[in-house]
Order: sequence, then C-alpha cells, then structure tokens
Amino acid sequence: MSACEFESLEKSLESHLPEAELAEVKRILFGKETTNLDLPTCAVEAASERDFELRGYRFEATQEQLRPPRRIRVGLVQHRIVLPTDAPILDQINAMHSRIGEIVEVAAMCGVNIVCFQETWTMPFAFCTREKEPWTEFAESAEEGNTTRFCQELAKKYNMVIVSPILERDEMHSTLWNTAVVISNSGNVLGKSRKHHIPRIGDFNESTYYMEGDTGHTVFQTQFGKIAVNICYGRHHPLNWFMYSMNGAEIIFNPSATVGALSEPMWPIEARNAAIANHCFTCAINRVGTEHFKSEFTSGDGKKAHHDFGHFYGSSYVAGPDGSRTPGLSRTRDGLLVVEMDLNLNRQISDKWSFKMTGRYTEYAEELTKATRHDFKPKIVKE
Ligand SMILES: NC(=O)NCCC(=O)O
Repeated sequence: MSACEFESLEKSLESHLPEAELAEVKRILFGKETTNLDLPTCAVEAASERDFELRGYRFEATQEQLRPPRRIRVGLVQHRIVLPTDAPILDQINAMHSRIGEIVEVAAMCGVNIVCFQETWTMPFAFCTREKEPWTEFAESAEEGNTTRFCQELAKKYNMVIVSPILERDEMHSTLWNTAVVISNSGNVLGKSRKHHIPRIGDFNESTYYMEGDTGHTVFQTQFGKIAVNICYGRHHPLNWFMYSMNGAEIIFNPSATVGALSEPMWPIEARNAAIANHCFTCAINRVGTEHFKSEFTSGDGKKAHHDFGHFYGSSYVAGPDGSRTPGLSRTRDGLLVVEMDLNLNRQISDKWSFKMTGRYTEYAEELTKATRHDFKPKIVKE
C-alpha cells in the first residue's frame, strides 16, 4: 500500500484491534477520549454530497461554581487543490473559493464560531519549484484582496471568525509574506499574523519567495476567545508557541502544508505538546493530495529531479491542554473537523499542572540572553 492510499492511523487501529484493547490503545495514544459531537443531518448529508469528510468531537471541562462554561466551536478545513497547477491562475483561485464556500456553509450548519483554512489555501504549494512566475501571481493584499473580500462576506453571512492564510503581497513595500488574515465575525479585518519561521529544508524552498514575518506574536481578541496563528514550520519552534501563549492565546491555529516523507512522525506530537506545555488548545491543519508541477525541480539533496512534493497527508486534529486530542481527519480526503471546546479547561489545567507558575522564565531569559551572544561559553564540567 502506498502512503497516499493509507486512509488513517485511527481507521487502521479500529479495523484491526479488539474492542477492549482498542480502548486501552486509544487512552494511551490519544489521552482522555473526546466525545463525539452530534452534527445536524443536513450537514452530514451536504458533506457527503459535496464529497468531504465531516467529523465532530467535544472536549469536556469541569463545571465551575463561579464561571459559566465558555463553550465554542472551531472548524478546521483541509482540502486538495481543485484544478491542475497549470490551469489559469484566476480559474484556480475561483475554484478554490467555491470549494471553501461549500465547506464553510456546512461549518455554519454545525454552529462553528471560528474556522481556519490550511496554509496558502488559495494556491498549489508551488514554492518547491523556485520559479517566480506564475506563482507570485497568487499573492494578494491581506486587507483589500479578492480572497479577503470573499472571506469577509462569509464571515458576515455566517457570524463566523475566519482565519485565512494566504500568500500576501505588500504592494507598498514590494514584499511578499506568508500571512494569516484574521477576519472578525463582524466582517472586519481584525489583523494579520505573518509566518515567523521560514523553512529551508528539502523541497520547501520558501525563503525564495517571502520574508520572515514582522508581526511578532500577535493575539486576536475575538467574540469567541483569544486566538493566534502559528503558521506551519513555526510548529517546530517551542518558543514560538510559547510567546503566543504568553500574549494570552487560548487557541493557537497551525495552518500547514507538509508531506509524509518529511514530517509525518512529528505531526501528532508537536501541536499536541504545545497544547500541553502552554495550557491552551492547538489546531493543526494540513492539506491533502499530491500536486504536480510542469517543470521538474531539485533541491540540492541528491534526489533525482521530480515534479511533485510527495503526498500532503492531511490528518488535521485538535489538541487540548490536558494532553488529549481528537482523532485526525483522513490522510487522503478533503475534510471539515468540527470541535467543541470549553475554554475554561485551559485555566483548570493550568491550576493543576502549573507549568506557567513553575516555569522560572526570568532565569531562562537571562540564560538565553547569554547563550545567544557570540562570546557565550557552554557550561560543561569535564573531569
Ligand atoms: N509549509 C512549511 O513550512 N513546510 C515545512 C515543512 C514542515 O514544517 O513540515
């Protein structure tokens, strides 16, 4: 079986393990079970007609005496590109808009309050090619671009916060960025968060296209909670998650584009570990499918010239501060993951484990300052 035919780890476990053993395996692998969320029949039917997977889960929190629950629903969307990579640019973008439009409509039926799309969702992940044309033509203004206008309409129509990661063209500074635009449920652009760490690995030749973000670790106060966006490669950087959390993020989205051969064993761990370490929810989103490019490319890693990145393995999931996580979406299909969470869980777990309180950050800040200086001498005791 090839990597792009393997549906999901969860399905495989479910079809091969006896029930009692499966429960134990799930407890150890995934933590406290997230219960299934009942989704409306109209949503289930629409997802089936529109050929995408729809799953719903719920994280429970303890009912407190002084604070009411803060239950909200997030939606994570993963999808393949709709048209081939050599179709006219505008056709590709429009096709992606209409695909997202039909998925977001189902998210609205499921009562989703905040939806997040995958990294650079309007385009193929063409940065492997290192060709500027035609790929830079996908770049748009974060504030005025067609994609933002499209999302503003959806946000207003469905009273939904939308996190829309795009390739941003900053016309004023002649700079491209990899940016998540955050659109409030009022339809206004609340702000943007630019990718903080740019990969320089294998075919991910992204530094050819855009710059390291300059928006720091902005957190957006929405009607449904405080959210932040840590784009893709930023998930390998624990301090990156940490700073979003220090700025008060209750949910950190991680819109990504990553392939099996490179990162799949790391995928279930990194966002989940960040949720545990920072007492918050994290949402990891990855695209699906294999994207073919006309010109072949190499990346100076000894591999033969090739026309594709390999398989983007989807597997989007949500992790909670208590170490539990939802099952992942499929590795191969478009999908919408609807997750209900009570944000009170963050403080409950913080009070229990107290990582922030025991973190000794002042000491680390001093040590880090020294460790990053050129005259730093590692503290090693030798016999
Ligand atoms: N999109 C992106 O940053 N990919 C880099 C590879 C990875 O982080 O898995």
